[in-house]
Amino acid sequence: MSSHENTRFVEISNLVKEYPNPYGEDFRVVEDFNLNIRQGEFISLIGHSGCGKSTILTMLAGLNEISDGGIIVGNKEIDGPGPDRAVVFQAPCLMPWMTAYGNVMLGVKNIYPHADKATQKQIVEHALSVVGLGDAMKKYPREMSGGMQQRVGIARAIALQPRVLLLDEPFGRLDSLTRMELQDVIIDILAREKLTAMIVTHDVDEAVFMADRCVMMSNGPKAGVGEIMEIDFPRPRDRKEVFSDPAFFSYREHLLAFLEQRAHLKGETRIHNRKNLMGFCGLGEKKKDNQAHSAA
Ligand SMILES: Nc1ncnc2c1ncn2[C@@H]1O[C@H](COP(=O)(O)OP(=O)(O)OP(=O)(O)O)[C@@H](O)[C@H]1O
Repeated sequence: MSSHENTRFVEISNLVKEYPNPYGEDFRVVEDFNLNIRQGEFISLIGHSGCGKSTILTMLAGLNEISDGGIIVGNKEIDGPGPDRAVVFQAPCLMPWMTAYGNVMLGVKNIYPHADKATQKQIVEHALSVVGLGDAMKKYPREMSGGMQQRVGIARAIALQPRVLLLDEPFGRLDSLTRMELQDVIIDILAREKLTAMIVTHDVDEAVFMADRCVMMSNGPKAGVGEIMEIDFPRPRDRKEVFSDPAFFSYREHLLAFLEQRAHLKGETRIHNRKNLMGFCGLGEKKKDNQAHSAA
């Protein structure tokens, strides 16, 4: 692969999305959204509610029609969904009458119908083991917690052996402990499989901890890339080390300031509850203050 392909594995160019409004007119939600993603890079996409984050992700998945502009993945312009891209949504939407194994196998049979049965079985078992469900393959969704069900959703996505993993608020419904566990699962998978990934999140801690670059979207309508922040922590990332690094708090503060400034532009005087944007690590403002004191 050439270095050009490597640095621009995903090329999103002048992307536009228009949805029809109730009067039948086109309403331009996203305009001139431009982003190049390196192979193996992890992007977090953050911005105010309704700015168009899921719209970008679903267009990249090929599940949402592109109004104008284009997206190239691995040198090929996308024109719909494909096995090179897999998505994990907030709700895994499992088939209730199928076991974890059956749910993952469903996707594998669909994408690799010509693979022999032994290979399909191996792919499914490997994907379920990677997400920590090696001993729960025969469980039905009703026998699994929300976190376990989302693990099945992640296994279903990686079993397709995609090159790009797209995550649309995948941990939004989970408690903070499960959220942390699954963040680590995803980070391990991406490192092992060398996948390129994008996560849509409202959680600034998650956006900083997981990503190599955080893309902040401007407010809609006609939302685009507002700002891009490089997150310079080494990989593999150690949770304790990252959260005790003063740089973590600078990144987080930068993101919060961007969101607060945009809230102001939206006509809101302030973000109603800053803590709603700070996620799972439970550090909140207090820890930041401690950090500031110890640095002083
Ligand atoms: N199918 C649709 N038809 C019409 N309008 C839509 C459709 N899907 C999304 N929209 C509108 O497009 C805008 C962007 O929606 P989108 O879900 O992409 O935003 P978001 O940033 O992901 O929001 P949130 O953070 O709340 O999930 C919103 O105003 C939404 O109401």
